[in-house]
Amino acid sequence: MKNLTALLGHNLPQLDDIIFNQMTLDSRLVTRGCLFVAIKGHAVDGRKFIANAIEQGAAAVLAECDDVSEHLQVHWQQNTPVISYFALPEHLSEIADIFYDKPSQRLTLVGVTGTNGKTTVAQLLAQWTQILGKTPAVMGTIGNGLLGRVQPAANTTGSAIEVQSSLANFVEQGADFAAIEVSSHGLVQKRIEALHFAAALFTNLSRDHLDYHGTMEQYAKAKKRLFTELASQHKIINADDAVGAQWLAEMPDAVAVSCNPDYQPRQKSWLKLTALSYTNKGSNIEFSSSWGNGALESRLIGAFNVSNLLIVLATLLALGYPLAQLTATVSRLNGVCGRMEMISAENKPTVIVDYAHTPDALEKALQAARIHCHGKLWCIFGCGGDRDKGKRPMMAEIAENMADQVIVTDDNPRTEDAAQIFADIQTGFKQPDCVQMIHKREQAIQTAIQSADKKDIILIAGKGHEDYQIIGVEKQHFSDQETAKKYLA
Ligand SMILES: CC(=O)N[C@H]1[C@@H](OP(=O)(O)OP(=O)(O)OC[C@H]2O[C@@H](n3ccc(=O)[nH]c3=O)[C@H](O)[C@@H]2O)O[C@H](CO)[C@@H](O)[C@@H]1O[C@H](C)C(=O)N[C@@H](C)C(=O)N[C@H](CCC(=O)O)C(=O)O
Ligand SMILES: Nc1ncnc2c1ncn2[C@@H]1O[C@H](COP(=O)(O)OP(=O)(O)OP(=O)(O)O)[C@@H](O)[C@H]1O
Ligand SMILES: N[C@H](CCC[C@H](N)C(=O)O)C(=O)O
Ligand SMILES: [Mg+2]
Repeated sequence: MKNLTALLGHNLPQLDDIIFNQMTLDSRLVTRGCLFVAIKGHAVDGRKFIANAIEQGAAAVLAECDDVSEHLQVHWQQNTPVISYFALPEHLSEIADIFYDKPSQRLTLVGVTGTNGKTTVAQLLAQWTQILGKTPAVMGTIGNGLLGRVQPAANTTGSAIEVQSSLANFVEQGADFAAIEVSSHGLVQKRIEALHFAAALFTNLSRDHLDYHGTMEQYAKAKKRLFTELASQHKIINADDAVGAQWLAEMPDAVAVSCNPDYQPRQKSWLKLTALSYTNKGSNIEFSSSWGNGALESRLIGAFNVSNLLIVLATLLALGYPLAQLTATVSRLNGVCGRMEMISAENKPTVIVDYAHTPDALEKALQAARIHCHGKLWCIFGCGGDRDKGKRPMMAEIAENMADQVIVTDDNPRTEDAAQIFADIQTGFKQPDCVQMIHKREQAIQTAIQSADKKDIILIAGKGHEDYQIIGVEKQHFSDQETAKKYLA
């Protein structure tokens, strides 16, 4: 329970009696005693719903105003105070931080950003700290909650209120560690502005989301905010990434992580790969670092997961976990749901379900699959609707160059015409006649499994853990894993 004076750091004595039990951005979720926060959105103006929120029992409304002169003015609507707030979205994380009693300072919080690898890195951090006796929580694409008990969430990074309320909820459930995915949208929209990070991590930057950011420079700038404008004690950065290398040159205190044995660290803290060999089940890794040297036996597939794992290792070392404990427990880490997840059946091709939905991820996933492939490599992929269109032909080119057989299928068409998405993808193929185009995802998977040889690998890319397909605005049940198992049986 908080009143507005406490929340806004401004004396509003006429409102001292008004206390509330919850905050929400969505009028549809308002219950009695709630503070409704009305902001101008991208799609609709949330201030249109003030009257609805009051009818549903909102105790007060905090409404974004366009003019700084109106800041903190109060007017009454149906006996309910509506307080104007200038630049509200930017300050919402801070307001929610106070409302939820600064949850990010009541656990060890790690934020992970980058185009690819956020979910994987966040899950590995949580798994590893759990093995070492912590009670970790995660927030991201797979959902929010204590590790192993996550609830699905609409966004990778929730709203400023959701992030703070989820963290407070984790603390209440006993969490002492949280690994959260920080999306570029979340950074631009200031959804995580007031958090205190024990560590901020950067995996990599490659083509995605240009529908939203416009240029790669703007996209990089959005990600960089986590390291330059937000509070973090340790910064762990992938030195093999061109943007990461640039940032390291500007951030001498950051920890550099590299998979290049020739890497010459200039940072005080660093970790690099010194030797690597792939096994049937994963890889054997040797590393040196400013904390000492060691070897890791990893059950994760693909070179990119070596990079992910080393970033996780460097983070835990920076946070003070002893190297010997980490190397002794690493082999207990599991792969992440829907990320290079192998599904096999006797005398059948091997299926790998993966979440690659960017050109770089698709390239890395196909490279990884090729290492384990003794026959032909198949690639089934599509592209999401209402998202960056420029990546469509790029993914086609990569699939054509790197796989032996390609089937294009629907991902989440959302409100776009699936035939138009196919047409955009098709412009990237040199020999479109060699590619099968099958809209129905189930049929695409069935065709590949029934046509492939038992020595072949079929990479099903793009939807990973998703158990739905979004067609129009409808979400229908669909799972790549379930479908693959059905046709492998
Ligand atoms: C374009 C965009 O990013 N939109 C995000 C933004 O929405 P918005 O505030 O602009 O919302 P809006 O729909 O215009 O509505 C305005 C306000 O009216 C309110 N409203 C609306 C209807 C109603 O009846 N009553 C009501 O009160 C809404 O709750 C909202 O507060 O803020 C919301 C809360 O944080 C986000 O959920 C929402 O994400 C939308 C759903 C989305 O699709 N975003 C994608 C692009 C995204 O953010 N993706 C990233 C990265 C993915 C990745 O690479 O992993 C992510 O973090 O998920
Ligand atoms: N370090 C990496 N470099 C390149 N590709 C990667 C890396 N890690 C994972 N991938 C690829 O990207 C896919 C998505 O991985 P993951 O879910 O961990 O990333 P993410 O950043 O959370 O993605 P999203 O933005 O959708 O939440 C994986 O399935 C894999 O194909
Ligand atoms: N978080 C990513 C997920 C994309 C997953 C893919 N299946 C798609 O729908 O494009 C996004 O919203 O861009
Ligand atoms: Mg993710």
